[in-house]
Amino acid sequence: MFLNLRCLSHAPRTLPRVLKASPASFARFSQCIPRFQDEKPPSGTVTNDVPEKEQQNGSKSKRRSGFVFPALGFFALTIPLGWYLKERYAVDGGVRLAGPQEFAKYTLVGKDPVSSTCAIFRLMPAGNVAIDLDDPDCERAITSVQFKQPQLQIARAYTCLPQQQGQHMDELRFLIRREQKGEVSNFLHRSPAGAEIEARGLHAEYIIPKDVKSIVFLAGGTGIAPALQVADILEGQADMHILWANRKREDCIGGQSDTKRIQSLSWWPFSRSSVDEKEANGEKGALVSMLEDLKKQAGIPHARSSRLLVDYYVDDEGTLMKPQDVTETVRRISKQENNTVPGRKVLIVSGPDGFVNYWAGPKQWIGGREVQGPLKGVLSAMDLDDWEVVKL
Ligand SMILES: Cc1cc2nc3c(=O)[nH]c(=O)nc-3n(C[C@H](O)[C@H](O)[C@H](O)COP(=O)(O)OP(=O)(O)OC[C@H]3O[C@@H](n4cnc5c(N)ncnc54)[C@H](O)[C@@H]3O)c2cc1C
Repeated sequence: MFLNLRCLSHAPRTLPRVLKASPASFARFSQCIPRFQDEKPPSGTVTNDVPEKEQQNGSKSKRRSGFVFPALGFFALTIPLGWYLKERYAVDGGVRLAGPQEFAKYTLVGKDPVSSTCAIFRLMPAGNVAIDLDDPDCERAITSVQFKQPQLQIARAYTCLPQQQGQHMDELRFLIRREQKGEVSNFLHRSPAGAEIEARGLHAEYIIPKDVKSIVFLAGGTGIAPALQVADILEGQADMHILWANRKREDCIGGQSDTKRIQSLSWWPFSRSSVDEKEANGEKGALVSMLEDLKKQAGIPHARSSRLLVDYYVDDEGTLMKPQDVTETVRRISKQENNTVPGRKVLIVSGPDGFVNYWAGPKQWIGGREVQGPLKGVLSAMDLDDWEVVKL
């Protein structure tokens, strides 16, 4: 996506234009040198009109000029050339790719509100150093980027949203919730458009196995971001079913479940809000629209069906995601799939710590690294057969 250092191969194509002019310029300046030398009287010669002392002084000043003019010529040539090269590589994508541990400067180009606590952040490289989005190690990976809070010098990870149509190839997008008293999330939400933010990455959180045939994704709140990435990578090459839980409808306006007939309480007239109005008008939230697009992308041509299904759960509507929902989803996929087709079945749990802990138990820190830890929580009591569980 970004031009890497190989893009300096532009140089031979562009440099000759500048250097073509150089021999002529050099010739012009080199012509100056013999002329001054020719005019220089032989040492000790006395002319008729000028006394010898003056002659010597004149000779000295001419020698000085003979040095000054080529030097001026040299600077006249190299300064524009340097400026040209600097402009050339800064403007035309001469981007140096930062290593995953090096912070690169980004400009916050936009913040699109999703709900009262969440927004989609859009960032573009601020200079000519950028994150390597084409890192081959991240090709099938759920990736994140860390943002720095400069006053406290702390960094937090945020999952990249998949590229959408019309999005600039260098632009990064993230779904970020403002946490109460959260240092980095509040710093980001307070930052105005145009602010400079330091970011480093990409970091691979999980690599989707090449031989995966089914994925069930339990997403809580912003945990939907990695689910969007997985759906984008799979493009319908495996069955995927996302169960997405939110506290409030404002985070998933217009989201209609594919397999559940969920009874919500939003018909209650006194609870009608601007969100209900939007629902009634058929409006769709940004993330719901992204999921719809991904469903189309995962559709089987001519079959009018998609290999990506989504069910929505909203706490405020009394539609909590229950263990039974997970059991039914896993059983349905196991029943419909062709058992002769080899492949792995993966159940991914992603969201705030409380969500992951409830379903799969906490991750563990061993030797300074965060690892999966044993399967605990609600999923540990279920009969998951040959499903692998992954905590994000
Ligand atoms: C791989 C990965 C990917 C992630 N992706 C996303 C993503 O896409 N979107 C997203 O929004 N988040 C994501 N997160 C979570 C994110 O990294 C941060 O953890 C989150 O934004 C909170 O960070 P913070 O600095 O704002 O909060 P912190 O300062 O770390 O505080 C965390 C919580 O502690 C509590 N707290 C802090 N200080 C106090 C206090 N003084 N009194 C009481 N309570 C307090 C608050 O409730 C706060 O919510 C991801 C995390 C990981 C590990």
